[in-house]
Amino acid sequence: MGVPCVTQKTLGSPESIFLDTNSMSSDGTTAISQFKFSEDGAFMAYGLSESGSDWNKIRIRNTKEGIDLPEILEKVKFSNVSWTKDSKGFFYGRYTDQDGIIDGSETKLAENQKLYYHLLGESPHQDTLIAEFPEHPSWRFKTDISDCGKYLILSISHTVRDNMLYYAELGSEEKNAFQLELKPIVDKFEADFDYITNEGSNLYFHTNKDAPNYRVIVIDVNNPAEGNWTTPIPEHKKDVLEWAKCVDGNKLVVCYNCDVKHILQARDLNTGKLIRQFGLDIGSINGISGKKSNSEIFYGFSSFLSPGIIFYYDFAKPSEKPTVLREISLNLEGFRRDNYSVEQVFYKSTDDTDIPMFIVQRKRDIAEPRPCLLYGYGGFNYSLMPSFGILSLMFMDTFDGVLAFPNLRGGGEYGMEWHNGGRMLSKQNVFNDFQAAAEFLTKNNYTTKDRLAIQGASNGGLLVGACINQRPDLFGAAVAQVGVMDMLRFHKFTIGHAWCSDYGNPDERVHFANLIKFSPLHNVHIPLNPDQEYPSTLILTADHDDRVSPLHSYKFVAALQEAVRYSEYQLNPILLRVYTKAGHGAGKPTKMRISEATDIITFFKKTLNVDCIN
Ligand SMILES: O=C(NCC(=O)N1CCC[C@H]1C(=O)O)OCc1ccccc1
Repeated sequence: MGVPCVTQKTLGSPESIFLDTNSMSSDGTTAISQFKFSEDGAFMAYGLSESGSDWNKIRIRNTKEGIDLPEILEKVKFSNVSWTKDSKGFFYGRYTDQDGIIDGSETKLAENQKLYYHLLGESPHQDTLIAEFPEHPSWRFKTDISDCGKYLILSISHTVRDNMLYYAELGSEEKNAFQLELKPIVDKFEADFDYITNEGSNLYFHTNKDAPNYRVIVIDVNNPAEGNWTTPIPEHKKDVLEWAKCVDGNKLVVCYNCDVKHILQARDLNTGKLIRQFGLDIGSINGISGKKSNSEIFYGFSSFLSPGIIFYYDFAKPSEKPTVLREISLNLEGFRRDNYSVEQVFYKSTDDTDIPMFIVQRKRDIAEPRPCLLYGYGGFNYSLMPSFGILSLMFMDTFDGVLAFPNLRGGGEYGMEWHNGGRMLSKQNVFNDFQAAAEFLTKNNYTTKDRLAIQGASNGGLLVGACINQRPDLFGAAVAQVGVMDMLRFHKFTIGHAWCSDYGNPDERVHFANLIKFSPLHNVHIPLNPDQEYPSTLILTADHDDRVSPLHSYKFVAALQEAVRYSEYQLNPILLRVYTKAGHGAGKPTKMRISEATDIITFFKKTLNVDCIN
């Protein structure tokens, strides 16, 4: 089931259910995909996703009455909600023209997103059209309302990186607030710009423009020329500035990624000067809550052996330390955190690049090869940070197993240089890094080939698919979840065209020639000797996955099974499982997550060389 939203009158008072999606579907497949409270807290706009689809239906809850307003905003996707400061309504994006099936089982591209303003209580058909770009059907929007309430900041993107920035001054009460004139701040797709806050006409952004490790800049909308920008927090030469959030009037809480560990600091908004460090263990910050108008912050921490802690800190009480507000306790029978070790190693990839990798396992007196789960992603500037996973714990607990998390190029662990090192024409580096990790683990006696399983999801599913084609001799088992397997056609389905920033556009000769070299679907082989036998392979997908359409997995498994059917050397099984009323992963109910983890662990039990200890 899904986790209900609860409310408390004060931090210490008892909780009561505020919104429980479990009551919205009998099987828990309706989930909250996003939510945003109005400035006065009287309303909460929230998105509902069904069967794991990216499609949202937006509803508005009256927080005092605990009931929803009558309107339901449909055909919403890849859109946030930005309330105007008068709490009368919000901006959001909608695919008005989308027709046919709209439940996540379709493969059709979503095109022509339009920006609307919704006035509470009105019918969605009355919503004011704010912006549309029919000449650019793949453009989509993210909006912010400035902290002062005066500006609408419109971020436009068409791939998963780089965005343009426009702004408009919001009309005052008496005028029709929505005869908006959008003016450019940045009118080229050349970098990422995320709004942080503003001081009058000076807008603060987190950006990688001329800063591969990111920095904080200030753009004066009255003079937005680049030569006039200032940089209160310059780029760090090694650590990556992941994000910045303005709190307590004149402070920025900033999060750095330092060798795949998060560092949390408070800095001065104007000078960038360090005010405070927030001590953290090896792990990652998975969320922060705070406002410029408030001195309190809440931040979430997670790590391999810590499912989740929420810390509370009040800048109005600087002498006090952050306190634990909530901790998910791992009350697993016999589980003790200090029975396990977390080590970070650096191994050489095929081109001698040093790749970091976390290795987690139960402390043991003698080092002997154990079942090992090697998990990777390697793309889209996404950093694989230390975080908690129930399947990982099950693997260690059931098989006395070892977990390995290499930070492959293509991710964001070392900023844009690391991302660029694993995308477009350099994408093969990601697969090389992953295969080198497997060789490191066997060479250093952590495991053996017949005990080694690889796992990846989505772009990580591509990783697994490419690696079992290229080096089937390295692995005992492979699990690819919701993978991108057809690299010549990925851009034709749902949101796939947005991934051209990592993969290249298959319609362009140079990228077609690169993609066909590692596209899983197009590089299946007939095993002609024992070394070419595919490892035991489990392909998982879901019927409402509209991020990565299940057709990728269907085609890949069909090609694999056809290729191996006449080979005397293919004794390992190659399986496909399609989950129903499920999607790419977000919003999956706990019951389904447990069921999928059980499928995977059972698959490993049957296919790996394991001597089960439980
Ligand atoms: O496609 C992605 N993100 C990338 C993504 O989900 N990928 C990229 C490859 C497959 C899949 C994955 O790895 O999860 O997000 C949707 C989106 C929203 C707004 C603007 C552009 C795109």
